[in-house]
Amino acid sequence: MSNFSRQVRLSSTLIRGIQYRISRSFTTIECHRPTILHKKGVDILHNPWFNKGTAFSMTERDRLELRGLLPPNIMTDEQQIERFMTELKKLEMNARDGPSDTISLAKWRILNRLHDRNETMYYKLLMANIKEYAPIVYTPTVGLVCQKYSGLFRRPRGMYFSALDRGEMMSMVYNWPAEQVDMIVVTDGSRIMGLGDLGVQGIGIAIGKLDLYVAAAGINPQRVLPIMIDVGTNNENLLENPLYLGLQERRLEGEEYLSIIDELMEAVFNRWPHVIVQFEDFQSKWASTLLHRYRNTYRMFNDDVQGTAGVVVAGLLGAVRAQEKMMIDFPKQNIVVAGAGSAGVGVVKAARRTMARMLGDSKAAYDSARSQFWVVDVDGLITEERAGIDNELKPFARKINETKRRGLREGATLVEVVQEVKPDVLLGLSGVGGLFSKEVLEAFRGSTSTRPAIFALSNPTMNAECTPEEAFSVVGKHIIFASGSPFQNVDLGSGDIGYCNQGNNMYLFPGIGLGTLLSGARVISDGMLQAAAECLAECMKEDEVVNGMIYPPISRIREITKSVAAAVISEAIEEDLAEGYRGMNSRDLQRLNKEEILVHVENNMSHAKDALIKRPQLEINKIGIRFLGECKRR
Ligand SMILES: NC(=O)c1ccc[n+]([C@@H]2O[C@H](COP(=O)([O-])OP(=O)(O)OC[C@H]3O[C@@H](n4cnc5c(N)ncnc54)[C@H](O)[C@@H]3O)[C@@H](O)[C@H]2O)c1
Ligand SMILES: O=C(O)C[C@H](O)C(=O)O
Ligand SMILES: [Mg+2]
Repeated sequence: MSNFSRQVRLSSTLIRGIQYRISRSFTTIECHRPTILHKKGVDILHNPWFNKGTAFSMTERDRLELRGLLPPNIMTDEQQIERFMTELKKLEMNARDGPSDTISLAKWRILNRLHDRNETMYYKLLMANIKEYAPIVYTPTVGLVCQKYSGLFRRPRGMYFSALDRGEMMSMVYNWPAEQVDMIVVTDGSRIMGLGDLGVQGIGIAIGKLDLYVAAAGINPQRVLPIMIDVGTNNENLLENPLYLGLQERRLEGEEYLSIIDELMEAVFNRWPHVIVQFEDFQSKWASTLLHRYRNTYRMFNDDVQGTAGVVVAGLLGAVRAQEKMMIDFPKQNIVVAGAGSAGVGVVKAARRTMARMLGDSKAAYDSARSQFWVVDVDGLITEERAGIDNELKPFARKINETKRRGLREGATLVEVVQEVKPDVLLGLSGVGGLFSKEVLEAFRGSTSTRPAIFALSNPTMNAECTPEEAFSVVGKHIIFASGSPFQNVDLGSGDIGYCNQGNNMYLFPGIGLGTLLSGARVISDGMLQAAAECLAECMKEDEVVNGMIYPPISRIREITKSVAAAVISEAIEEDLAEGYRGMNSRDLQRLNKEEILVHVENNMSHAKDALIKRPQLEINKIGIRFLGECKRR
């Protein structure tokens, strides 16, 4: 064995588990192969993946021909972050009297520039300060970013497929530099949060979701891919704006639309057979069609339909516990849902299924569970009289005799329904800011529950159905409150605090993705999604729930994601779907007990974390010069 090979072996053993880059490709965590760096000098400084800025040591500066290209004072990662945060805080102080949107956007710009020049530092900062920066890189600021994207655009991130690329996608996917991609988030920009059709500008939401995959699930940032599928827009402002970056034509419809999405799915799974595709913010008319079209063939899920459903079911179970009732009492809860789009329908279906399972899973159980829901959309209460009702909503349309008996009717207003039903839960997924008006909240005061729950889940902040202040002040101190976007807790006086939960699908999608990836399941079953939701519900401790906390604080998102991923894997094994991945085949997985599955998940999360945080240093410090030398010889 040559000295060189021996050295490679030694380095590989020493830094087992750390991912290396080979040539220009990115390899999997389990192959402990060394990296060959083809870059040096300014090329390294201009590559966000390798760049460590002022943190390059003197030896590295010599080896990588960086000497003289950086200021002489060498910083640790921590000092770099401190310097960055000090500047960010100064900006906050100086702008504190300005509009909060302006400050958030300024922060987003600064973070985005960091992302563009030093990925390691960007993700390290995000992981260590998730509570502070998630509202900037994710909800709610990401909504604003999408709205202003054509003006904010500086550097592309992710891939863009458009109607102009028909017939080309199979080869286009090879333009992406990563050999392996674990997670794709794709959107067509047709319903970005509650902001409507934002066309190509919706790519921001895919980027924000994938930032959480890295920060919360430890997915390697080199293996995530945001995708925008631009099939036009029906947003008049964008169609007329000369600076708009997307296709300025009306959205494709029908078979034309479907054939483009089909082509994209075929292309990405052809190149990356292990990838998981998360569909995000598709308008409801396509969300459920696409889910049914692909879910039995591809490893995919729809976050707004399935992720949201799981998070809401977990929150509803939490609300039952907060009433100091048993979980088994869940099927007795009366729930008024405002919003019957992709999210609302996903929620009522999953909540009904959960109730029915508690009641014995029979047809009678499903029938009985159905009657707990009162669904109101833009046209009011949905009953059997509703014309053209969607098949998925049909079971939730109230029967005529039921509505008559209660003095209600097809199209009854939300206030009328709340007044009559006196529900335990009032749940908003309407996208309409302020929908839970004073009148609606006053009607909800009539709830028969000891702890009525309000879920104002529409995003971003301005689209929330009500604020926590409004909810606590009108309905009372005793309520449970959750919103999709983050709000501050409310000071209720006399030392009482109104806790504001963030009910957002961010508590599930990273764990669903990670668990599916590590299980190697070919599809994502209802059982895997149910296991994820139940796991999230179980993450809340009794004393937390009694204090009105039904969702964990975002600072716990990594730990929650680990448990959710483990629950997803266990269920995949149980259902015989787990084919294994990353050095674990299906038989290896089957041998693991619950504790070992958790360790397996944790190891993979921290591999990615180590890869992210230590990788450039290890590669460059320990083996960089040899491999650079090797490159030179070629
Ligand atoms: N918190 C979360 O994790 C989460 C997850 C998914 C979606 N959401 C939010 O939920 C909202 C809706 O998403 P979607 O995908 O279901 O949208 P959608 O467009 O598919 O559905 C909106 C629904 O709201 C109904 N609606 C509109 N105006 C109404 C009114 N005045 N009264 C009652 N209902 C009304 C519509 O008829 C439709 O049924 C968005 O704001 C989105 O940001 C939040
Ligand atoms: O984006 C979010 O914060 C949650 C959800 O996916 C939404 O569409 O609002
Ligand atoms: Mg969404």
